[in-house]
Amino acid sequence: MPTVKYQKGDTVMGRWPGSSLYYQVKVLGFDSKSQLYTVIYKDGTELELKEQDIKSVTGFQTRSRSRSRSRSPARRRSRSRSPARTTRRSSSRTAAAVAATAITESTPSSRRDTRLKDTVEVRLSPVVSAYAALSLSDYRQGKASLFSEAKVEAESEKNQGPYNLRRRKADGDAKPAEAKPDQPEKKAKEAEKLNLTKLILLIFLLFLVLPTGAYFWLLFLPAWVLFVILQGNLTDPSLINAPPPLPPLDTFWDAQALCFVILWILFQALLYILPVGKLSEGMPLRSGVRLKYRTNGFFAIMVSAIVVAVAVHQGADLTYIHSHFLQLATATFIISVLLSIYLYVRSRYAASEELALGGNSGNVVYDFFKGRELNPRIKNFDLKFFCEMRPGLIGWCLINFAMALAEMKKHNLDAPSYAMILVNLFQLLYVVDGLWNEEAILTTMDLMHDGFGFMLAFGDLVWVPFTYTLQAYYLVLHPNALSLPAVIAIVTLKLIGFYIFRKSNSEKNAFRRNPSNPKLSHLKTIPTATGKSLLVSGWWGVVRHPNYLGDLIMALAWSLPCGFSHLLPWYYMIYFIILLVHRDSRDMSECRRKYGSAWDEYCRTVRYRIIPRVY
Ligand SMILES: NC(=O)C1=CN([C@@H]2O[C@H](COP(=O)(O)OP(=O)(O)OC[C@H]3O[C@@H](n4cnc5c(N)ncnc54)[C@H](OP(=O)(O)O)[C@@H]3O)[C@@H](O)[C@H]2O)C=CC1
Ligand SMILES: CC(C)CCC[C@@H](C)[C@H]1CC=C2C3=C(CC[C@@]21C)[C@@]1(C)CC[C@H](O)C(C)(C)[C@@H]1CC3
Repeated sequence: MPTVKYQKGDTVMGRWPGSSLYYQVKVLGFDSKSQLYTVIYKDGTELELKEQDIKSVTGFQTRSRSRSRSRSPARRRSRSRSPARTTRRSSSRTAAAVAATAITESTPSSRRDTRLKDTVEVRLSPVVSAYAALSLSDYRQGKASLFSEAKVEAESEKNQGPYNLRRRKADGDAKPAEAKPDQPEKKAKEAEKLNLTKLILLIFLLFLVLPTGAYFWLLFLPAWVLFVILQGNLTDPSLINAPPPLPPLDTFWDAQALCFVILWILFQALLYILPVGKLSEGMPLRSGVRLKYRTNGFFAIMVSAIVVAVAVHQGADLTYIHSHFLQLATATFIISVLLSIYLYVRSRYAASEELALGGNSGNVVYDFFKGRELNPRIKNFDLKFFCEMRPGLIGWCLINFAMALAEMKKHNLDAPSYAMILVNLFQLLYVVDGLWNEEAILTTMDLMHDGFGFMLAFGDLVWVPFTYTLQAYYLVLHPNALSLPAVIAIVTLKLIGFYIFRKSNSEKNAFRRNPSNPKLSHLKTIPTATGKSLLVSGWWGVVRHPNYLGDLIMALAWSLPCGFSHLLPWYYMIYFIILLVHRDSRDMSECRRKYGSAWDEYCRTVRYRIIPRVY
């Protein structure tokens, strides 16, 4: 019988995931099946740790004492209180103070985790000395508990400029965020509102999160794609009526459509592997490794556009895409299923540190759906990155263009309608922007945290090209005339959305890549125990997901050109609200788990999630 080394209630040192920092934690239990200990950190964060990530407290005592006597916490404190500090320095130093509450596994810097350097040391010059400045006994006496010191300092420094949580004037509130005492009734009302939202979310999440929900989604998602495609071909489509009768089975299949899809994917794969464009580094993995990605998406869409233009010039009839939409979708669906099976099988042989957190429930269907492996690669060919950024995304523009040609053919037009032009240009801008800033995708949730399984494979290859194109598909059979003022209003809305979306995504990406970036030095930040900081001003101080806000405004501008006669072209807007609300709540709990009380502080400072003063 294997013995359990640490018992419930034991106080031990637990490694913070992905770093070599150790914090004092209490053991809450041990799961013999997963061989993981559940531990709780001083700030209340619960995590599951492997035995090798846990050390006894005594082992640390001797090591840290020898390093700690050189400087007292008081000295460190006085040194750091220089009035000349800038915000960046201040937040860095505060982060250093937080980091100082942790103890590195090994003293010599040569043995220190290189990833830690990326996240803490490189940008926080005082960290190394701060490590040495704090003794374990100080730490254990609570003089510098995991988060409290950062908090005390934040509190004392409020209104002094550095690490100042005072809201900006532009936010319309000059009082410090935490200085506003909430009224009890207001609190009760808020709690009630929160409970209702939580209940609705819970019902929705039950389907998505429970292993049994995966069965539902596996059947529902392809059925939904089929449903909307069939609806789009009706004169009076409806999202709420009973589905139209299924066409005979053989109408789904077209060998030529399958060949076209395979050719398209191979063509995109070829462009992806060409040694053109930048090799970008992904975020550090749990092992500390940073994968490299060929970010030549803009090059890929340019070459694709030239090839398509030449093909059309040579007489290729792209309206085939409109007339064989169902068959092309079926062919792509088959490929996504085969790919998902391959991904699941190979994940069975993957090492545990290569697996995503969350896709390893042991339930085959659930794991197949969610995806197990974080970054499945064939040599340097990253399957998740490729599928997310290339065939489906560029295919989306190709299909939209084909729909514009189909509209002209169907209605004998010399040029596409205004509505069709707007939809095409708006979505083209969205895709081209995504590919131009391809590196930014490396700091998104899908790339950093999610496993690659059916959900994303199907999402990338089928869902994106065959449902995100519904507005253009709809307009072929359902033209909608637009007045010039309407065009101007819609274009303005799109540009506002795009500006918010791009600015906020770039701000976060630039900050994550280089927290000391001088261009961002005016932004206020909150340090967290992981060494990473959170932005609390700029776009990320307006709402907690400003990028979702911009994206939703753009989605509105995509549907408006189609008018209000039917719900079908509004499908994307409805779906997107659900998707982003769900992603936001998933991200909130993930960040709460990662950042503990620092995250709570962020949420107190930035109170709304996506829409200021509404949600
Ligand atoms: N068209 C479509 O179908 C879809 C589009 N999107 C778009 O893709 C983009 C990426 O979205 P998504 O990956 O969901 O989410 P985000 O790009 O918002 O990434 C969330 C992560 O950002 C980091 N973060 C959160 N708050 C802060 C902060 N205050 N300061 C610094 N870092 C912070 C956290 O990661 P950490 O701290 O670990 O770095 C968090 O996990 C968005 O613009 C979204 O609108 C998304 C889904 C679908
Ligand atoms: C099938 C499910 C119900 C949902 C699957 C979700 C996926 C389709 C989306 C998850 C995140 C995505 C992103 C983009 C496309 C849709 C998916 C894959 C994105 C590549 C679109 C272009 C943007 O500029 C972006 C910011 C790069 C997007 C990143 C997230």
